[in-house]
Amino acid sequence: MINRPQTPLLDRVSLPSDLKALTDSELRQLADELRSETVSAVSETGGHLGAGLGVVELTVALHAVFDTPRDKIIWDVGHQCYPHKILTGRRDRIRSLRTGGGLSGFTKRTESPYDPFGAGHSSTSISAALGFAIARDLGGDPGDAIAVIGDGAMSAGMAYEALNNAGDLGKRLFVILNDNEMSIAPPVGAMSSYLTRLYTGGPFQELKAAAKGAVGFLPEPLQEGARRAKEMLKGMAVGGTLFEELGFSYIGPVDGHDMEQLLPLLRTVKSRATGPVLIHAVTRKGKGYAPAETAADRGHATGKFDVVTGVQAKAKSNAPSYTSVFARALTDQASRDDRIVGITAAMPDGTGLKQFAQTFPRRCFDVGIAEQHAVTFAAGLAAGGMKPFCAIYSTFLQRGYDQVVHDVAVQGLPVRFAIDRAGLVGQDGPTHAGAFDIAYLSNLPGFVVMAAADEAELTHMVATAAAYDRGPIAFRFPRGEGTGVDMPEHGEVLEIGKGRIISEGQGVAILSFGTRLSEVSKACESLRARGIVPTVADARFAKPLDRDLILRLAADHGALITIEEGAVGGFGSHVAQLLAEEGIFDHGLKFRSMVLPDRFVDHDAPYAMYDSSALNAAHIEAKILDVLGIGDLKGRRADNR
Ligand SMILES: Cc1ncc(C[n+]2csc(CCOP(=O)(O)OP(=O)(O)O)c2C)c(N)n1
Ligand SMILES: CC(=O)[C@@H](O)[C@H](O)COP(=O)(O)O
Ligand SMILES: [Mg+2]
Repeated sequence: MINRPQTPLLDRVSLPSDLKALTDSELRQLADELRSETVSAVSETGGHLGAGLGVVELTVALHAVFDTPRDKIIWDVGHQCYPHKILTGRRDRIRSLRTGGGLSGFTKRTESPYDPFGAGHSSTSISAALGFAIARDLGGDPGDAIAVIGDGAMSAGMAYEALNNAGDLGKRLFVILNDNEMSIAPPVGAMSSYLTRLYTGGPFQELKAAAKGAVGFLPEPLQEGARRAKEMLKGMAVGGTLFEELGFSYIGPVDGHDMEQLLPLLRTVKSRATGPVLIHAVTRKGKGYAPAETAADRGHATGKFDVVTGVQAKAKSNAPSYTSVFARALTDQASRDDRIVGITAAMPDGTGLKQFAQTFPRRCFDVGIAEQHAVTFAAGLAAGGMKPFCAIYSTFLQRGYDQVVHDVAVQGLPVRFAIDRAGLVGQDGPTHAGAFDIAYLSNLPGFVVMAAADEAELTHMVATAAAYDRGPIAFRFPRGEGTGVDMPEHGEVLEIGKGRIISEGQGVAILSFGTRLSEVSKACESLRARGIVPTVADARFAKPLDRDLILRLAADHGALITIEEGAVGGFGSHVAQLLAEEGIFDHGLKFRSMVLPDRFVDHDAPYAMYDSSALNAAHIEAKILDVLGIGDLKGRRADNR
């Protein structure tokens, strides 16, 4: 029997409107219950824990004061929204978070009217909130717009583009800066130091005290306290902060866990504000749950865990993760080449660069959540004679695409892109899928694009990228663990644009790009019993294509199938283009391309996501039989579109 927390007040709340009947001290108690419920739910599902725990009081206070969903709360990144989901009619499904068919781990418009804007990537909230505010003023949806953005997310250029625009337009808009002095890793950059100075410097300490005092004076009901509320706003909005200079009324810093500060402050700004207001709330990531609060990452993301001990259930691993293989290979290359440097955009753990930095601290740069800058910074480093490895998740590199084109590709600069989380990533779902990089890089003149079929291949690709100096080069690899192949001690430099034959067969050839190769092998193993022996090849390169290999496979087989963990427009499309241009289709070659479906694949276990995308062994088997004219196998459709 699972031990669930006692939540008498929370049990009375179905929707945020129920909060209106609660007194301030009941709201305080509700926050405590909401925190326990969040811990309990995440202990069963795993997920992003620390960020949600840090905004429990803010969540209750915002829903108590504002009129959601008419007023719109826009959570930046969305990873802190679990308490919000519990309060907004989704408590009954909260223990399905991030599982197949269950709630998304982020805000999602199709999930609830209380999620006015979807997220997953950071630093979009102020722009979106401004859009809502302007739409309202132009006669669109009524209501206030409130962006809640973290200090980490405030390192991205987009947040400043939005502040700049909002400050200039001067329309009523609320930004809550949730400053917990943490990103995923400890925050970096001058802006982070600046925010810290705002609440550790002398005058602001006094302001903090004043804020507390002012809260004490605020009478109930509010209209009777209008004069004092105005004074409070005036007194707290001390000029000279960057935000003030940009046109915002800056209020803070306030203790983001103190309901006695938050509630009157939000009531006051709600009733008085006419222009853009930024409230600087100081919080603690992981607040109120010791194992999260004391963890190095403040419980940013966790597996399932025991609530009492905080001990996480760890799945047994059979092979090293691709990320760790990349980090080891990069460190190995860097030990022999002091021009190699590593760049991460706020993901030192996720990309393995933390491991690299342990050996080469001066050659590793965490630039914060700033993918655009990371790419152009790498371009500058390359132009200056260094060998930059820009380690970015496929999904986050999307944000730096113009920089990839304009600053790297057009100038032919040898930036090495280590593209982690390629393909479907599991619980984070469509916002984090690495679906498009093959397509968006392979169309760029002069780019070399590789995909590792296993961890040994990844080691070779790191070596190849280190040795290649003629232009940009990218290699992609998935989230999770490798296949357990024997690992070379050092990577070998691969010949650019050359694939490899894995096994010779006849009739049909499968040309795989990336880690679907293991599923291809499983499919071929199963077909062997029926006397069908396809040729299997690993393309290694989507650009430049191995023309000789492709044309030979086409000439020697009646059918050719490509497979990749990417959207249409990538490897298979380039192969089709080559075959068409060479007139191969005129001679009757049957060609099929297995790619991700033309839809965003919902979160689930990665295997299930590939199943729904028709890219697992059974689908490959069915596709081969189909192309050979033998028909479906066990009712399994080759195409799950
Ligand atoms: C564009 C982009 N880059 C990187 C990430 C990965 N990421 C998710 S949350 C996070 C840290 C956010 O820190 P902060 O905004 O301070 O929120 P906190 O978790 O501290 O509440 C990062 C780097 C992302 N979601 N989007
Ligand atoms: C919210 C966010 O963007 C990150 O925390 C992301 O979920 C990390 O993904 P990985 O677990 O694949 O590193
Ligand atoms: Mg933070």
